Amino acid sequence: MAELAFFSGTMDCGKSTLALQIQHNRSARGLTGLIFTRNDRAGAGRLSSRLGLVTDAVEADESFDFHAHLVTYLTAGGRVDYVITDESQFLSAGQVDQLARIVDDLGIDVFAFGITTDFRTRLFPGSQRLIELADRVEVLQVEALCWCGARATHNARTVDGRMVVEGAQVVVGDVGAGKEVGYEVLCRRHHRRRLTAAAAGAGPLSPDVLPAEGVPQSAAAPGRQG
Ligand SMILES: Nc1ncnc2c1ncn2[C@@H]1O[C@H](COP(=O)(O)OP(=O)(O)O)[C@@H](O)[C@H]1O
Ligand SMILES: Cc1cn([C@H]2C[C@H](O)[C@@H](COP(=O)(O)O)O2)c(=O)[nH]c1=O
Repeated sequence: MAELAFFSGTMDCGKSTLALQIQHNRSARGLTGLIFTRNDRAGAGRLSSRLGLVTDAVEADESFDFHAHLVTYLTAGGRVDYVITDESQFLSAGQVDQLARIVDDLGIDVFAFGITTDFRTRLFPGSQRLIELADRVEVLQVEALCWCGARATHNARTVDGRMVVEGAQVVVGDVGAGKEVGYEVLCRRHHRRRLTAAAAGAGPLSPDVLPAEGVPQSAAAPGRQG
């Protein structure tokens, strides 16, 4: 039976990479998929991963109707075995309803990828509706890490290097970007305290010098407790 699956997590946890892997494995077996995205960092009509892979995709803007697009495509004789949507957090609730109709009425698998919450820890509209409707919600296995070493569960936005909790919900950007607006993944504790790596003065997780003899470990690796 066809299903609506939502692969969710923080930024930089490998969602787009997994989307491209699913696409690769299925197309290698002769299956045909349609790929959609919105506001990918690589530009309109692109689905890109930080591992360097990129593929063409249909840019699904606010007015895009997924179900109507599929019906038109199939009616014209096209074949579709599965659908992939990346950056699904940006979709409207109505567009996610259209994805559910593709599964239920057309019998086509839909694999949706997106971040769960925004920089204020609030659900994005598309993610909220996907959690409400998906047959399966999967958290990715490769965990992104906070600077303290804990699993990163939240996305922080920085403006000129400082973490902010106010602003527009949608600002396309990247982690580790030395730009005006950037993002950093944090554990909840450090998100609540607005403690980014820079604010905490954190160095690498694994110190590359051995602690001096007689210096306790806690003193040799400061800044890990936050
Ligand atoms: N140079 C690298 N070598 C190995 N893995 C990398 C490298 N750069 C990024 N990655 C992996 O890619 C992941 C980000 O993948 P991506 O699909 O772009 O994430 P998402 O779509 O969730 O934002 C990182 O968490 C890391 O596991
Ligand atoms: C937290 C947060 C993120 N965004 C943007 C930033 C990126 O362009 C995408 C996420 O892409 P990724 O492939 O998952 O890294 O979302 C945003 O607009 N608002 C936010 O609050």
